[in-house]
Amino acid sequence: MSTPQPSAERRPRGASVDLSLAPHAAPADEDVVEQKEGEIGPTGRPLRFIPEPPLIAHHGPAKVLAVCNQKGGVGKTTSTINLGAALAEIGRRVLLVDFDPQGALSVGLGIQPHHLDQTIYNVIMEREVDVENVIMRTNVADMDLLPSNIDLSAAEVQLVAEVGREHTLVRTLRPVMDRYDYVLVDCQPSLGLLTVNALAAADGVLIPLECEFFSLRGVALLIDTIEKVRERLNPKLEITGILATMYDPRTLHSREVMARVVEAFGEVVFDTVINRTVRFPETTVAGEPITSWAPRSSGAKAYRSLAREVIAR
Ligand SMILES: Nc1ncnc2c1ncn2[C@@H]1O[C@H](COP(=O)(O)OP(=O)(O)OP(=O)(O)O)[C@@H](O)[C@H]1O
Repeated sequence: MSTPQPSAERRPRGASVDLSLAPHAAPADEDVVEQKEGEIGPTGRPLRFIPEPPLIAHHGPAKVLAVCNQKGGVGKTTSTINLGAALAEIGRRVLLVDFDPQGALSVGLGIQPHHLDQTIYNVIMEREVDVENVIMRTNVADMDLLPSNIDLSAAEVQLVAEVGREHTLVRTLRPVMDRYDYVLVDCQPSLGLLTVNALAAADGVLIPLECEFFSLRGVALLIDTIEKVRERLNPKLEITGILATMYDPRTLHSREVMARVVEAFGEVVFDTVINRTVRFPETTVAGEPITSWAPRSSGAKAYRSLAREVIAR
């Protein structure tokens, strides 16, 4: 017996279905309880005050940070956009690299990546395509984007046959390294060849870690992979920090996971912790970073504090 099929007019038509949401108005100011220096923070350590770093006169060569965790939905893209915007706010020139074929980073900045003629895929796979012509300005001053879309999924297979396949991203970024202070690479949720390329190009890895039990289990494997890349491909690679995301101070589970993460990884865990709040999914709909959409929200403040920690490290 055949399974009943929806009639042609009721059958969804994939990419042609419009699933967009109307953006909300930006929220009114939130009552953010400011924590003071020396008070015990969510990590169980006393909070350290990091002053805003001075402006810099000369830019580049960029520090490359891979925002990486093979677990999906842990806040990689959210952290890439908002850390980037917070670094740009304090005068750093930032390039965001969308290195995930889902193109969520591009979407989060209000770009429809499936409409683009050229993306990072073309720069990687076609020698004649100039990276400078594919980089786009964003609505955030001093923050540019190298976009991606589903085409990038083919690169993972096509690169396998290439000589120096792990260093493709390094070669791609080389011509623009002097134009930026930070290049943040939003990795896809896997430890495949694209992620290895990001790690081979990076000075540091920023690991967003959702405050949830299953998230802990994958981190050991990620750290093993980072060690292997350091030994075999990129001796300068370091773990810049582990960022606890989606923390809910009201739940015992969140607090227990946080305590375990700090116990296991110590000082590598950033003091800054990103709370779970609906503001982040809302910013994706608005297509802009939280630092401009809800500049006085606790989420915006948290990413500004992360930017200061990243610079200080
Ligand atoms: N602190 C937060 N509080 C609540 N929701 C969040 C928070 N951070 C991110 N989100 C939401 O969780 C979802 C996943 O976040 P995000 O896309 O940043 O994760 P990701 O690790 O990049 O995912 P993927 O692995 O699919 O690339 C998104 O809907 C995002 O808006």
